[in-house]
Parts: sequence; C-alpha cells; structure tokens
Amino acid sequence: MDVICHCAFGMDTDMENDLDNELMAKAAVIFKQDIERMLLTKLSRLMPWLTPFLTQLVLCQMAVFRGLHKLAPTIFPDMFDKIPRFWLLSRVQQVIDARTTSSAMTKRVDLLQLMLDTNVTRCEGTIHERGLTNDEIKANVFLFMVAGFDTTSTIFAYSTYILATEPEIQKKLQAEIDDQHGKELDYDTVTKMEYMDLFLREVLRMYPASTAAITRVCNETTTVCGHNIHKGSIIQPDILTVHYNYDLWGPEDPNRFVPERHATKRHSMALLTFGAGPRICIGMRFALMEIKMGLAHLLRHYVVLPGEHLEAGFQLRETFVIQPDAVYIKLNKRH
Ligand code: HEM
Repeated sequence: MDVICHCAFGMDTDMENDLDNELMAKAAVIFKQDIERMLLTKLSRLMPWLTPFLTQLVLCQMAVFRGLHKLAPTIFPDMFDKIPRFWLLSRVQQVIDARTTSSAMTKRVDLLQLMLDTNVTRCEGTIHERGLTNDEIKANVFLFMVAGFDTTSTIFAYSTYILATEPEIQKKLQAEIDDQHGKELDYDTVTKMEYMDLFLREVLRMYPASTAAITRVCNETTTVCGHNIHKGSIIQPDILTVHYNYDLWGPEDPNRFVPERHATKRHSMALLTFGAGPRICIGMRFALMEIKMGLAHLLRHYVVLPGEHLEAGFQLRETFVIQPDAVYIKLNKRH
C-alpha cells in the first residue's frame, strides 16, 4: 500500500512501520469483505441485467449519506466515516484536493497527475473531448488502491511459501542476486534476472490470486467447441484448470513447482493470472517489478526457512483475491 500510494498518488505513507495506520486499518476491513456473499453481488450474478440498477442504487446511497452529512454534520457526525469504503473515498478526495490546490512546483509525475491533466490538455486543445471528471478520477484512485494492494502482497506471500519449502530453488535465486556483487538492486539489475523471472511466473501459474476478475460479457451469440453461448452471457474462464493443464504446461507435472518450464514458449492464453486482451491488468508490469524487487532485497539479506506450522500447508480463503490464511516462515540473516 505504501508503494501504490507513493508511486501512483504521491502520498508518502509509512504503513509498513506504522501498524496502527488508519488508512491501513480501513483498507483491511474493505479487503476482508467477501463481496460474493453480499446480497447485491449475488443478485447481479443471478440477474446480470439488474447490475446497472444496483450500481445506481449504491451511488444513490452514497449521495444520500453525503448529503445528510453535509446538511446536518452535527446530527450525523461520523456517519459517513464509519463506513470504511466511504471513509477511504473521502480520503481520496482529500488527496485530489491537495494536488489541485498546490502550486505547479509541488506537482509530481505520477498517475494521479496524469489523470488530473486530462482536464487541462483537453480543454486547451481544439478537440472537444472531455477529460476525466472528479468522480472518475476518484473511482480510479480507489480502484488502483484496491487492485494493487492485496494482489501483490498475496503473490509475495505465496512466493515466501515456495522459498521456504524449496531450498534448492531459493539457492539458485540467491546465486543470481549475489552475481550482482552488491550492486544496487534497481529496475535495470532486477529486470535482467532471468531465473527470478521464471520463478515468479511459476508462482503466478500455481497460485493465480485473482481468478474471478477476468469475467467477460459475450457480445454476440456464438458456438465454442459445441457449446452455444448466448449474447449477454457472463463468461468466467476456469483459470486453475488452464494453469494445471498437462497439454499446456507439460511434460513436467503441472502439480510440481518447476520454474524452468517457463523457458519453453507456451500458448499465449496459457498464463491468465493477469487476465488477457485489451483489458489485461494495467498494473501487471508494475506488480512484477514490485515483487521481484521485494524478493531480491529479501533474499540478498535473508534465508527463508520453514516456520513451525508450515508443513501443514495453508488454508485458502477468497475475498477480493484467493489468498493463504497464513504462511509460517522464519528469516535467518545471511553472512
Ligand atoms: C500480482 C498482482 C496482480 C494481479 C494478480 C492482478 C490481477 C488482475 C486481473 C486478473 C485483472 C483483470 C484482467 C482482465 O479482465 O483481463 C486485473 C485488472 C486490473 N488491475 Fe491488476 N493485478 C495485480 C496487480 C495490480 C496492480 C499493482 C495494480 C495497480 C497499480 C493493478 C490495477 C489493475 C486495474 C486498474 C485493473 C482493471 C484494468 C481494466 O479493467 O482495464 N493490478 N488485475
């Protein structure tokens, strides 16, 4: 969350060291919610044509809360702030306000600034196309926080599980990092680490954290492999079946962790952890770099060892992402 806040929105937070950070606490509550269990989600899954009406319902609810809060702040003092989702959105608004009222000198080059600048450039140009509205920018900031936080940290957690259970693989990664002879682990050095890349791809194959995010609406009635698919149907690919398919990932057993299998060119849709096509995860490269950088720093200084309960594996739970309930590891300082 520190990384997303800093790189995308220029917010310098230190949630890593400040465990009581309010933003972190509220975000954790939001991420714990199982959206699949929420009535509105269930209804829109059952009756997709209801989705636009349900979306409007949520927006109206927010507008009413906001209105009540503005009209009678003393009667409804923290009503808005008590709901973590709304609290986070109002903090996001503060970030936008701070940026739009600050002088040009304090402007930073980041995602937020790019979104804010769409307004300026489009208005000055002759093309009468509108830029992003305030609500669209706010929604995007919120989406980036949600989409970029739990996903990356979950993949990091799976990675540490593999490191603790596959010591030989860990040694190979450390050898690659040690080959840098203490050089700074920056974008250039980490991008060149070939085994690190294979390792991470294998983690992403075995543990695709976000299997439900890649749904699509069928926009034309069609037949695929003898199945009739009607226009308007919601299609959700079964990513785990694809990722563990022997024809796509053999000859090594797809149930085993074998980074080297990624050195062979595979079908372009064989790895779907970040989705595919024009709506593929926009943060993919950022996430890959973030995880590689984190792993490289960790393994330069520490050896990851199994913790007390690691042999029992972990239970999976699904909220925004599919994640392990806990990964028990120990860290031993190297050298
Ligand atoms: C390992 C980490 C991550 C995983 C596994 C992941 C996974 C996904 C998946 C499966 C989708 C849907 C793609 C599709 O429909 O084809 C998606 C979309 C998206 N992701 Fe990620 N993501 C990760 C990290 C990030 C990060 C770090 C950010 C932001 C910095 C981010 C921002 C987004 C956004 C904004 C979308 C929506 C894109 C669109 O609809 O056009 N993700 N992600």
